[in-house]
Amino acid sequence: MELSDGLLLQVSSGEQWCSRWKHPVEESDRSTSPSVLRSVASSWKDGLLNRKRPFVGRCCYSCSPQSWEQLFNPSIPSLGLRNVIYINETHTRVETAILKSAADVESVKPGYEYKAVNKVKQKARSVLQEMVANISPAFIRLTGWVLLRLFNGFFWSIQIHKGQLEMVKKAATEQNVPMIFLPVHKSHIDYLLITLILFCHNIKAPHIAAGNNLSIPVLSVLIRKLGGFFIRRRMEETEDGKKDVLYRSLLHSYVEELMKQQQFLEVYLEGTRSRSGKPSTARAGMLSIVVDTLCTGAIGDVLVVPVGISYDRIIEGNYNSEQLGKPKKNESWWGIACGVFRMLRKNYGCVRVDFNQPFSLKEYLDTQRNRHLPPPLSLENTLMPTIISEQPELFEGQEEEQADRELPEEIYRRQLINNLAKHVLFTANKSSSIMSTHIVACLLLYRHRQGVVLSKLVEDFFNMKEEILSRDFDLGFSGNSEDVVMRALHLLENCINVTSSPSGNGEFTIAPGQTVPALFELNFYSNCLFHVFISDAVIACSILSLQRELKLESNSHNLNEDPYVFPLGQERLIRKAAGLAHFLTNEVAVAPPCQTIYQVFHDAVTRLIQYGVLYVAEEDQEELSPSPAEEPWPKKFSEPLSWRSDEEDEDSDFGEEQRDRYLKVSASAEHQEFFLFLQRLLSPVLEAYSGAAIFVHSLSEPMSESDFTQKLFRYLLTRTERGVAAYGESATHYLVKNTVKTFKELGVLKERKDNKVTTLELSSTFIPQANRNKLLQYILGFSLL
Ligand SMILES: CCCCCCCCCCCCCCCCCC(=O)SCCNC(=O)CCNC(=O)[C@H](O)C(C)(C)COP(=O)(O)OP(=O)(O)OC[C@H]1O[C@@H](n2cnc3c(N)ncnc32)[C@H](O)[C@@H]1OP(=O)(O)O
Ligand SMILES: O=P(O)(O)OC[C@H](O)CO
Repeated sequence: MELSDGLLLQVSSGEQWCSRWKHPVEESDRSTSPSVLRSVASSWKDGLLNRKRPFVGRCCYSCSPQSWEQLFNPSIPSLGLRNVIYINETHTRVETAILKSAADVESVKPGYEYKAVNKVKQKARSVLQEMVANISPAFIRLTGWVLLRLFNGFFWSIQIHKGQLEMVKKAATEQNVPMIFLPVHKSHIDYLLITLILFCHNIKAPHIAAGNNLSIPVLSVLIRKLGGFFIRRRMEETEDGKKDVLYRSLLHSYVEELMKQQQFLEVYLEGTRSRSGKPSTARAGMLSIVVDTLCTGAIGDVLVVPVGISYDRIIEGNYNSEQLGKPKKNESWWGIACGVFRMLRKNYGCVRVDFNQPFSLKEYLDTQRNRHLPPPLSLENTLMPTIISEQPELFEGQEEEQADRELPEEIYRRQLINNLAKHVLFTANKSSSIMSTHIVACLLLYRHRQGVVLSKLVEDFFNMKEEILSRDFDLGFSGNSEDVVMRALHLLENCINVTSSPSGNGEFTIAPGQTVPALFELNFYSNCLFHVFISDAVIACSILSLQRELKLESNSHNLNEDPYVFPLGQERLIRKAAGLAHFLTNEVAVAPPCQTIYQVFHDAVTRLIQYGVLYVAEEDQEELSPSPAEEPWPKKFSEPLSWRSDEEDEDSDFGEEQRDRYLKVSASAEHQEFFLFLQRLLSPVLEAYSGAAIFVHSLSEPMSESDFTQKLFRYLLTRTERGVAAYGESATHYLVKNTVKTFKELGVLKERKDNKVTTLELSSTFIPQANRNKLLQYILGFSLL
């Protein structure tokens, strides 16, 4: 069986690292206690044998029920994994259709009836020349041959699920429609892998929208032959800053033409590699072209395939230089050469690529038409009344009006496409497997920040892996947890500290490195599983905030009083969590646009009750009515990251009885530990945002956005460097940028654009210091700090 073959290979290739860690030459007399590890490991085996792996990547039943039925059959999940590295070259076959299509692509004629001027035509030709792909299957095959050999050298395995590929292949061969692959973007290796995997499975190579930063001499020719076509990463590139109508229409025509010829497309919605480990916000311009092409009837349908990609370790290693505020280096041959050299010197562990079930875009759009699409709500309108509670009525009437009103056509279209992009990215991220390095980094940062002995780390690794599987996320590794942890530690070796245990029992103690780059790097890998626990983490932090509020409301002056004694109204708790989820909108999506936020947090509370972390306290219900400040629940939370849908209101699952229940936090040490872990997961983010809330106090006069961002970054980094920050990773540059974005959307900062320079100043609401304090208190309320 291929899976077991793959496992054998991984375990054997990892063994050298395990033995190095277990028996380092210089410390052979202080080896770990194998008896401890053996006893832990043997108890896992039962779990491993019993646990069925989830099959990830089904499309959304709610948005595309017909697609959900199609292409899938019950035998698909059992097809198991395959290591791409070991695919025999004879499995590939030249797609003759690609040659023909590529030749046709060359002759695309742009439609510029309205600008029938020779000069413009000439310009159009040169733009097109710079843009278009020129696929050469022979060259792809040659590159594939080279890549397989290279990848064999620096990856332990490249895993794909055969069932997922089966569905994609069936769609590619049986349904005569174009397909669009929409992957998450983690590394420059992403697009190499996807073309390689598709080509190896006899699925035609996609045309890939490549940022024109990659258009460097010679490389651009190669990229075109491999399927890349170049797009501007920002549409506006005319000198006067106006819309470049010619460029837009050329791009539109080119993409439309590709789809008419039933070519496959690949678009990286984030438009950049993730610098945080979490998906970046989706940009919908390319997707809007696809949707328009379908809506104008130029094509009958498009199949959409979200793709998840996970690396044990990205080839780029880390983005520390950029996270430390240095500008990104432009792409160059020198950079590529250094990258290849780096690759050849190191092993990068395992990679997993998850192709989701293709779904019909037409079906998706039809389903949305039958749903009420609420207007886009600004963070300012949603959250300001909660933060500055004195003025709730300022926004409420406005909101009610807006939610019911029919959207103007253009706003409706934008909202529809934005939701599609968010949905796809959410799905692609959800299907991305969790790797061993992600778990180890997360455990070290948020469970054992002071260090942990190896046997305990292995035990916790096992528990977390089981927890992840039980939440229907898949893992990108298999085998004995002890070996897997050893390999992960090896891959993370430059950001961890290993010392022999002070207790002198021969065990090693592993701790996260305390340098700024080490913390940043671990944070990147840990963030790759942020989404697995996010709803529980938001609930855990909201409980903290609510407990503090209740304590104030009860006028308790006993500071030593256990904050967990107060029963919490479930409704009020979920409202709090909804607020925090909105506040963190630039950090993480807790739900796809088709799901209600109420459902997500209700599920999280139910899960925590099942775990015993929360329990239902029946008593005192009458006395603890929700705080008047939060009543009535305004319609503003209803959608899109919505509170509760109409259907749910009618659904008996969410009856009054459940809504009004009161909860308490378990006092058991084990539960408290898990609870603390959840709160710590969000701590770096909350520390960055509270740091920014403190920093805005110093904004006495307008400042350019870049200066403000830079100063805020320096402020947070100094806190980290001086050891003032509880979580040094709170100073990562991506968090700084997100806080500025959030504060603008929240209406804390007002922006003005003068001559292409964006200036920031405090909004009138936040000029009074009291309101800035309220913002800070709001954030700190959720925080452990
Ligand atoms: C065996 C084989 C082995 C061999 C294998 C080898 C294979 C190797 C292949 C080689 C490939 C090499 C390189 C590939 C690299 C891929 C990764 C990248 O480059 S990633 C980087 C490249 N990829 C990407 O960046 C893709 C993602 N980015 C995008 O799609 C961006 O939108 C953009 C880049 C197109 C423009 O960005 P921007 O200037 O910020 O503008 P906006 O977005 O704000 O809007 C622009 C306009 O779009 C419209 N519109 C927008 N939203 C909506 C909406 N919701 N509703 C409706 N319409 C919407 C609207 O018209 C709007 O204009 P306006 O009316 O507002 O004036
Ligand atoms: O992550 P970036 O911003 O360097 O962009 C990566 C893309 O693959 C190139 O356009």
